[in-house]
Amino acid sequence: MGDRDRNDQDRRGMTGWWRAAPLLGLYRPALVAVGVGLLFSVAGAAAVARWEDRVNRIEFENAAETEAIVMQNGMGEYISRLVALRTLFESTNDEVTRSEFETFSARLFERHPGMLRIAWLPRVNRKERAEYETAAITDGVSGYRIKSLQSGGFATAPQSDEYFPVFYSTQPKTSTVYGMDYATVPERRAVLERARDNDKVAALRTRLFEPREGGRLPDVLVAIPVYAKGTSRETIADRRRNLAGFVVGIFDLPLLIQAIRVTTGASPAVSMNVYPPFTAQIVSLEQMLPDYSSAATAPQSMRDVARTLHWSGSLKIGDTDWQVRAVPTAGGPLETTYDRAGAVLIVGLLLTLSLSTYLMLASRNSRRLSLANRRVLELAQTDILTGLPNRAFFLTRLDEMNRQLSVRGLPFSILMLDLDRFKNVNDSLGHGAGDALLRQVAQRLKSAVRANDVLARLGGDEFAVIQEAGADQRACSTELAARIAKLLTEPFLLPGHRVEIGTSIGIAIAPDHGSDQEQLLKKADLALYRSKSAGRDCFTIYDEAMSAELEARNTLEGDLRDAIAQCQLEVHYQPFVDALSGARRGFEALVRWRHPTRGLIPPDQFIPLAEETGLIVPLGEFVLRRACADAAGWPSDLAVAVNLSPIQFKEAELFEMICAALADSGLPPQRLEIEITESVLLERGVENHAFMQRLKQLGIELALDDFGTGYSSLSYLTAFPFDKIKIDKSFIRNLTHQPRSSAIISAIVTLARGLDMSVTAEGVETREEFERLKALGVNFAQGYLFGRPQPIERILFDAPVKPSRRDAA
Ligand SMILES: Nc1nc2c(ncn2[C@@H]2O[C@@H]3COP(=O)(O)O[C@H]4[C@@H](O)[C@H](n5cnc6c(=O)[nH]c(N)nc65)O[C@@H]4COP(=O)(O)O[C@H]3[C@H]2O)c(=O)[nH]1
Repeated sequence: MGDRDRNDQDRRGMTGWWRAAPLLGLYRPALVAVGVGLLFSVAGAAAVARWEDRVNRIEFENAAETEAIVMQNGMGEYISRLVALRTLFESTNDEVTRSEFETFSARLFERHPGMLRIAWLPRVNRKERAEYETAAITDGVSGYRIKSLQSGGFATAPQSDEYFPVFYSTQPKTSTVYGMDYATVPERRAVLERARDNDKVAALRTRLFEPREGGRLPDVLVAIPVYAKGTSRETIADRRRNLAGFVVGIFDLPLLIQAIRVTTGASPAVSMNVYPPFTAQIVSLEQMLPDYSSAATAPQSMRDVARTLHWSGSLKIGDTDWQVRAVPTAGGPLETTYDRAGAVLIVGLLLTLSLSTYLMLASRNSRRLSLANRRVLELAQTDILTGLPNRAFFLTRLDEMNRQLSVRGLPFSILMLDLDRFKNVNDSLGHGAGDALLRQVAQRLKSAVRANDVLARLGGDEFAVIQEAGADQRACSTELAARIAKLLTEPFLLPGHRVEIGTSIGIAIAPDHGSDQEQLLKKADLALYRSKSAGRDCFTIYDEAMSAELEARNTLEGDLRDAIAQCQLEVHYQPFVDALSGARRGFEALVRWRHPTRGLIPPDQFIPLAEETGLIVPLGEFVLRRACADAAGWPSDLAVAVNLSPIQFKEAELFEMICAALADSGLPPQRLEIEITESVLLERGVENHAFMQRLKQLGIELALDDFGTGYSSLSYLTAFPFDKIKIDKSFIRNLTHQPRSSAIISAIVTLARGLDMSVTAEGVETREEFERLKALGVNFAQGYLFGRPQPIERILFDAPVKPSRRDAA
């Protein structure tokens, strides 16, 4: 499909294609905005969530670490109390008495609620056993004896090399714990030995043999070795040899940690969980439940903790490490809630929603606007009457064709059409009929052109066609022009009327005749002008001679202007005679142009130009004034006939000008005849009728000139107040050969008589013609037989008119 085709289709389809356009396309910007907005919102929210995670994790880990340090410090505080007791034992020269122990220990309990019991386990050898038992009883511990723990109960300890019995204790003296030998419980013995050999605080997760009321597991047993004052503890052997006993403390671990946290104002945002130290007995993390948990809702098993965000550390108690796991407290400030990420997501979604709504509305508005624009464009490029493209569209397409020509070298033609006789239809049948005719013309033209040709109405009765490239552009365009001309000569049926018109066509071919809009239009117009002046109903292809003609015409126009200004115009007079008597009755004034180089130019060669250019107005005034002035000097029985152009009739000042010419010359109005052609009557009928009545009232005679050449509608004769009919010379020419001409003239004469008008025969050249005309009853005769138009100086007013063959020759 050619560009032109497409364009034409575009133009024709301007009201339809968009309806089929999918909404998806219309709302694409909004959908893109939704997509991009969602993407950015989610990505932004995810980024913020990650950032929140990171920040929370850092804050949480800092808090957890701080908590762990605080716990460790608290635990150190507890241990340091026991170490102080050891110092007491190692520093005194004498034995620490029970009451001293009790006093010192009581102080240790102050502000240390996690401390359950403290005991002193002296190293007792076999020989000292009885001595110790007696001393304890003496101190008030009734029935004190060194006991061993066997199958869940106490029994008197069997003989052994050494014992580590509970000798002093913070328990009431009635407690069964007194005398219990720790060395008889394997795990406790192991703790004691570790403490002894390493000279370190050793610890053990343990269970009390005498649980306190409501007591909870687990408890922690801490053993601190006490060596004899002043003895060496360098080597394990030294330590074993010099061991004096153990200071033992039992802690309630949960209570202890809780107390530390309360006194230090621990952060509730972190849940601390303390798990027992790893031992060989622990097989799975699942089974590992916390010894201490700061929040009831915290995950219990280590596996649960490991699965979530947590911090890992340890709590050192003596030589054992309890596992510390911290998690953010559920619902606490350190639990990642993704508030900011949520806010970012919501704001992003809201912005996306707003933006997409805005874009949707904007798209809809712009669609409406574009539809309105298209409609405006469509209207701006369409001729409302015929529905064809108008001048604007035609010119645009012409430009495009010229561009294509320069790019692709495709030739094309433009055909300018001007309807012949359309004006008559418009004037005689009214504008409604004219419009209907134009519509029918448009339909016929459409049927004559191809789909890819551009057919436009340029205005009035002017149409134009751009014909796309053919094999032989010249042949194609003449073939189209002939087709169009034939189509338009066929009669048109209008309501109540059958109308026959035709068309004149001018053709210009690109690139032969030019390749720009102005040139091509000008040349097609010139060719059209030629068609019109060649008698219409034909077509002409531009040739260079036309431009030369135009040039000459332009020159002529300039010259004519000068001629009017420089009085190069002359008025010649041709007599007309009374047919019966042969007496001269007057003269017709006929203008001539005495050109300085071209000589005398007849009116046929410049009157049409003067009419086109409006120069006819001053020219006509000149002729009228001169004719009146000349005629005023003639014998009083001679009239002067002056031609008035239809263009002059449109002049508002015409009546005043005629009056002024008469007044200035002194010529009586009765001696002035005004000759007008039928074309004057075709338009402005009412105004012209009134104008003619005014002239008649002055006494001026009115003659209908060139009768028979135009429409010769007899209705004009009755409708307008003519005094005279002048039969055109073309009828006279045929008079002697064609009986039909005689019949027509006879009919005109009869009609004129009936309407009380006289008849003048123009162009009488021979005596035969004259005789025939006389016989037919014409009143006046004019023609070379009676004299050619001549300057006034050459007219002999005294001499009688002698018809002569020489004149006519
Ligand atoms: N072959 C032939 N021709 C004859 C004969 N007798 C007269 N003629 C010519 O016929 C024309 C008659 O004038 P028209 O029909 O008014 O036709 C006039 C008239 O329509 C127009 N015209 C002349 N002068 C004026 C003027 O001053 N104003 C206007 N508006 N038109 C004028 O120019 C037309 C031509 O004028 P002219 O060339 O002077 O031509 C004159 C005249 O010379 C004859 O026996 N044989």
